[in-house]
Amino acid sequence: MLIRDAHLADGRVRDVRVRDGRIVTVGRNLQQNDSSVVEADGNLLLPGVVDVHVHFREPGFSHKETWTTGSRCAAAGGVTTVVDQPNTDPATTTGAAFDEKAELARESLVDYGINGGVTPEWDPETLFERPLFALGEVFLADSTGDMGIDADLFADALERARDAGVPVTVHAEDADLFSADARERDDHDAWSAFRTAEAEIAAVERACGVAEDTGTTVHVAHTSTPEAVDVAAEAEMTCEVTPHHLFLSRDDYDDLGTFGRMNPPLRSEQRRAALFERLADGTVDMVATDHAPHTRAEKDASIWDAPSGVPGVETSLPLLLEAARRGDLSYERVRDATARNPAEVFGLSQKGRVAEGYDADLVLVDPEASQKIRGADLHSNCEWTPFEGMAGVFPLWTMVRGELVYERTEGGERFGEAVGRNVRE
Ligand SMILES: NC(=O)N[C@@H](CC(=O)O)C(=O)O
Ligand SMILES: [Zn+2]
Ligand SMILES: [Zn+2]
Repeated sequence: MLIRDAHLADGRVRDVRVRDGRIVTVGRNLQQNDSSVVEADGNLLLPGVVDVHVHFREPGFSHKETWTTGSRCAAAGGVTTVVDQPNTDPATTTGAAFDEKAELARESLVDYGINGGVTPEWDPETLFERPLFALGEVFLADSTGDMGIDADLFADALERARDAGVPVTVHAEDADLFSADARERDDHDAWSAFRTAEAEIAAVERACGVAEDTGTTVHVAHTSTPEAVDVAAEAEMTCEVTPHHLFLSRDDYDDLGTFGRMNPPLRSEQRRAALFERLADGTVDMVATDHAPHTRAEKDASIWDAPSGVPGVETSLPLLLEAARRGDLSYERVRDATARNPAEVFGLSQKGRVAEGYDADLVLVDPEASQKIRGADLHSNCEWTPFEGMAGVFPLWTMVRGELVYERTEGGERFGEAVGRNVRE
């Protein structure tokens, strides 16, 4: 296959030849001896997004999402690799639970990793025998699934992961620093007042410290404050930020209500802007979505009863491309934060670049084709988005190892087959 006349993120215009699922040549005016030619027409060709943080909810919560619906969201959003988190039912804390999830993941349209979780009941022996993507997210405080663990178990888990050569990702919040005063309130912003910025910053400091003492590193999931990003960078650990912490703030509770509840919570507009700055200047290693769907009926509760989490895997690249279109972020930063860096940090040597020898995980976009995000147009089982009405630049098509998994057509759109594979196998 020859993809002709593609604009790359660095401004070069190139043809890309794909054979057996791999990029074999990136060059100019390549000879057309290929069985099929895809005209890129000068549109922007990016490496498919590697999203190291999604919750596709199977087994256990298929009314919220399934591997089919979740991976359709991914494909339609330009995401070609996803990493699923362990707070399913059963939680992915044993070899048997991993196997059960691995069977379901075969329905995925996009490539995937499966993380292992840590609880007092976990079985590290059988878990580490499996092709884990990483250990994590290791919950240092309770979130959806109530998998929060204590300091001793965390240190033990870090040592075992280090010895097994498996990366670790952490959900860093310290419940001892949550605000008791905020519990007295019942407005929506109370959630942000309760799970304080200090609770995150202190937990990131502690997690990095334990990692240093253990002679290893951690990757900090969903850092929501600029301070936490700086702590991780200073300690030479890596971190990810989510689209909701980049594009939404406490000012949005008026519109979002309990649908804006997630962990860690939305922060002040000032912190949001500072977090975005750190993405633009490269201090933030990567964007990951923490795609955490819950149904409308579940979210439609009091701020203390609604479940935490928002969907995001389908709208992440579109929101970032819109920011790039407006000049708030370079296309190279979008490329690096969504694909190159996550692939490098997690050792996916075949992923994350439009270059010879890499998997043909590719996404084509018309960078000027900005449109309004509508929950009704998205593909999650949860049927809503916290980004309703905001602008996004959506893919024209998405390819996984040379196979079209998503394509916009004249009348609508078309999905491909469940070609996804475990990236650690
Ligand atoms: N982020 C959230 O608010 N919720 C996540 C769990 C998590 O990532 O903490 C979920 O699984 O619902
Ligand atoms: Zn989390
Ligand atoms: Zn999560």
